[in-house]
Amino acid sequence: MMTVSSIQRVTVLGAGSMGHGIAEIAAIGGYDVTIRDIEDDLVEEGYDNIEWSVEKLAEKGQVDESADEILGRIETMTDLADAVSDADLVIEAVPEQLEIKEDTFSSVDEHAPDHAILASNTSSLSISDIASATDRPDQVVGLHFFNPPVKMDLVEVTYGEATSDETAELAYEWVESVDKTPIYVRKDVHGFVVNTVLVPFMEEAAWMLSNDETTVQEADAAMVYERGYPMGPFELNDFGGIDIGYHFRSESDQSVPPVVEEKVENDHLGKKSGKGFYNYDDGDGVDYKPEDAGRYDTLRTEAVMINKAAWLVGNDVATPEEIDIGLRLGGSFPEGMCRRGDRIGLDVVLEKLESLSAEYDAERYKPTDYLVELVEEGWTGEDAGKGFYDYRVDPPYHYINWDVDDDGVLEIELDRQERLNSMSDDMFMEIDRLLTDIDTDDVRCVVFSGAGDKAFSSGADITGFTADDPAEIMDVDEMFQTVYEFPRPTVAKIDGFCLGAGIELALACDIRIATEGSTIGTPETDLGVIPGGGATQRLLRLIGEGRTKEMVYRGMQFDAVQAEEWGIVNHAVSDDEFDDRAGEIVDDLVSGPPVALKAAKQVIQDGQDASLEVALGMEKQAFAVLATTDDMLEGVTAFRQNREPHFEGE
Ligand SMILES: C/C=C/C(=O)SCCNC(=O)CCNC(=O)[C@H](O)C(C)(C)COP(=O)(O)OP(=O)(O)OC[C@H]1O[C@@H](n2cnc3c(N)ncnc32)[C@H](O)[C@@H]1OP(=O)(O)O
Repeated sequence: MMTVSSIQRVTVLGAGSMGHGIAEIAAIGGYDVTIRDIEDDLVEEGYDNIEWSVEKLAEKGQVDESADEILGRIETMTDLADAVSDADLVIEAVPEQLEIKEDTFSSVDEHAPDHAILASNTSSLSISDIASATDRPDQVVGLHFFNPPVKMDLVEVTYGEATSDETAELAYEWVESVDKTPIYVRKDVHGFVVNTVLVPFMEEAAWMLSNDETTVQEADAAMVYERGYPMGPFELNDFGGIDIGYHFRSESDQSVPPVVEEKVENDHLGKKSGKGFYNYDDGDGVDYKPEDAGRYDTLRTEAVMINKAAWLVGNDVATPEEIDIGLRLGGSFPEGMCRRGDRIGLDVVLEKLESLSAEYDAERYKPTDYLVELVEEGWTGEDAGKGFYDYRVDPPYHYINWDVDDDGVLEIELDRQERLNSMSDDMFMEIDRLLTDIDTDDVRCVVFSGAGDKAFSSGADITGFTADDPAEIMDVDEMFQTVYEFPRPTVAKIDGFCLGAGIELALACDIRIATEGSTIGTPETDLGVIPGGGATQRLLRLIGEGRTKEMVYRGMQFDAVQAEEWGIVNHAVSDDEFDDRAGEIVDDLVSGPPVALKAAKQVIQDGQDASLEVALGMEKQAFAVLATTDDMLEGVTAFRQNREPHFEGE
């Protein structure tokens, strides 16, 4: 049986923007790569693009090897038979036309080794159709990368009708091995997971525009400023190309909104053609403003998207987790539609769909069986305890990963990589919930870090600012206080951007260690606000009034070396030393006397806001209590016996 470690050579067919991006990822991931296109100049252009990109990544220290080492693993070819002759994995990224793909797969099947897995990067064609051009349909799978592959983290691993579990699992593991996030698409549905839900985001707005129920600016402003999406539906359509969505619809015989049809007929395809829903060449381009929001029916679009998500779950195409990860990573959505549905209330969503169905005779408003079933059973979302997700026992954590090891180290990783681990309301709540619910007896030390290699956290999620109620934005303070008061030592392990709420979380921790190149700062004044998670006060106590004022007023950002000089971080260390130095700190904390450390934390924190006399009294009292503990006895005995103490926290 083939395992991921038996994959040595990856051949990528097609050196266009997807193909060369995939080849680059594979080479960075340590694989020998052949990239093939039909003509020398195409394949050379693809290689040049890889070279440029890999050199940039190497310059920025974002790859572990030198550019030469990575590029040394790539060879270019035009002969298809040669290119696949020793491949273990072939990834096809040729033009999106079924005939071309079928021809390609048929030739690959003939020339590739019998064991080779054949993958297609198609975004809209059927994997089963493509696989049927081969004599090994069980070894054919979809690997749908997003554009640009080097930047986008998501890959959809799609089953064709005949794809074996072994093939899909291998493809999934291979994606993980190149540091991307795979999700399974268990059935070969048109649009897979992400586009099934994402396309209605644009399409519903286009239907409304066709019916004169919105303007372009109203729709875009509402979805961005009220609902927190990174782009408005028309902005996104222009950005991706209006013809793409058009073909997506017409390929599956679905009706296309008249405004989209009209744009395609007039060759107004969006940004790439200079004109689409906005005018780029002769106009201002994207020109919506916050005040344009307010009249667009945002629930109508979201209800259709949530209905699609329910269809995917109900038909066993994907789980709610996979759908939500897909939309966050593939669509840069602030949260997945299953989670959003659970927050809106699935009864509200169903009611909306039913009223739309009554008003318009359109299939897309017909509630899916799964959505109806959930509502009928009373599982209407978070408030009901269950919806797409079950919140009753061990509610899910979507934005943090955590684990307590045998030594009692609670690692909490902020994980919203697609937005540089910026903190959404949910992330704030999850940290708060975890630290409140966890049994502190199981924990000796807490370590916060950020997922990925770019950020600890870039701050609170700015896209939520205009959508949230101001009172809710202020609520973030509770989480910082929970962290600050947690009765065990806390460490912020900072690698990359640590801004706004990111540094506020770190300031709520007891100790901060950062890589030298990390960026530390309080940019809130650039957004017209001030720090809201404690930075004005915690910095004041840490670095004094003058520096705090300068930092806050000027919205300063600087590297960790300066942050160390100013006393904001305890240690700024090189990348190579980072893990070891952090490990040393954590080792000391977990082996320290828990009761004494708890007392020290309390006395230091409470004492700083008391008079010296009162604070010294607190210290004296704590010392006296600690002098009666078993841990003190153990410490003294270990000293006498010249051995390391083993504190039990008694
Ligand atoms: C109470 C607390 C208040 C606060 O914390 S206020 C927030 C304070 N923080 C900030 O103002 C920092 C905002 N972010 C930035 O300035 C930049 O990012 C960086 C300088 C940190 C990095 O720039 P680059 O390397 O060019 O990355 P990128 O393309 O800007 O970011 C990647 C994706 O992450 C999203 N993102 C980054 N930070 C935030 C954030 N704080 N809130 C929401 N989204 C954020 C971006 O938009 C983008 O997303 P896409 O790929 O969809 O374009």
